[in-house]
Amino acid sequence: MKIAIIGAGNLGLSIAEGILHSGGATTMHLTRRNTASLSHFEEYGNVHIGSDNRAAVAASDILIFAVQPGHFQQILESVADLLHDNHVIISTITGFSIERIEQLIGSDRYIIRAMPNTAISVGHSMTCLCANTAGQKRLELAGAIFNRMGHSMVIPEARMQAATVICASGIAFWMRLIRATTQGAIQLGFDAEEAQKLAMHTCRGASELLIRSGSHPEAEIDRVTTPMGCTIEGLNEMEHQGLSSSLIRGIVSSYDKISQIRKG
Ligand SMILES: NC(=O)C1=CN([C@@H]2O[C@H](COP(=O)(O)OP(=O)(O)OC[C@H]3O[C@@H](n4cnc5c(N)ncnc54)[C@H](O)[C@@H]3O)[C@@H](O)[C@H]2O)C=CC1
Ligand SMILES: O=C(O)[C@@H]1CCC=N1
Repeated sequence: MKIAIIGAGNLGLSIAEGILHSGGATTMHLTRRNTASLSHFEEYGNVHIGSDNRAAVAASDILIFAVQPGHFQQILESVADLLHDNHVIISTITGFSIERIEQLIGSDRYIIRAMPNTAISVGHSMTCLCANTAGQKRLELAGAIFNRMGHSMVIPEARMQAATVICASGIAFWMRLIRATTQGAIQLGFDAEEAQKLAMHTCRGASELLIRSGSHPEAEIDRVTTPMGCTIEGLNEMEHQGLSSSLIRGIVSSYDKISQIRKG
């Protein structure tokens, strides 16, 4: 596969790292405005770095756009004449609808919207996908690409904003929970490095338990909470302080903000 990543910033570079580690491309073109910080990618023989989007598009079959929403239209317009029937156009741009993309490059193109997260760099992204009518034929291919770097789920486009909050912003939310747990562990006597290790591996364990067993979180909680024990004491205090409620309210605020950005 010949892949171009147009906009090698936070997300674009995470995708590039994920593709490299999963061995998923024969050649990769990475573009951004200032390429100085990308020089370490040059050690991979099949990675080309530059600022020329047109050259990257012309040399690739799969085009992944990861630029800021305000730049996307101009960039798409600048490469539109190079697009051919086999190009698969994958946009990670928040709030930029398939309808708008079709208006810029035509509805006969394979257009896919993808919402990955930065854990794609280590092969553990949860990526949501949707496509235009033509792009339905390439959803399987897109799923195969993203499944090499985690998990993917095809959803209706109307859910893409919600997916952005849960999966993309979700990385920040989980990081803050891990950080808070780390601070608690330090207060209980662990040094900072030990505390973070305890927090992040326990987080991974909780997640793996659900993934592998398919069980409900409350069933796993029941297995840990000894009657009159320390777990239920801590859990109930967290709920008195609004743990679940604050998470749900934060998620809804984040969603409201995306809706405002889109309207703006
Ligand atoms: N950061 C994240 O976790 C996620 C971001 N997204 C979406 O992905 C997009 C990119 O987000 P970030 O990576 O955070 O932004 P970023 O600002 O880190 O990266 C954007 C990159 O595009 C480059 N760029 C700007 N103009 C360009 C041009 N004309 N040609 C080529 N490259 C150009 C910039 O130099 C920059 O490196 C946004 O639309 C965002 O909504 C989606 C999911 C997760
Ligand atoms: O914070 C944001 O608006 C973007 C979208 C998802 C991750 N970063």
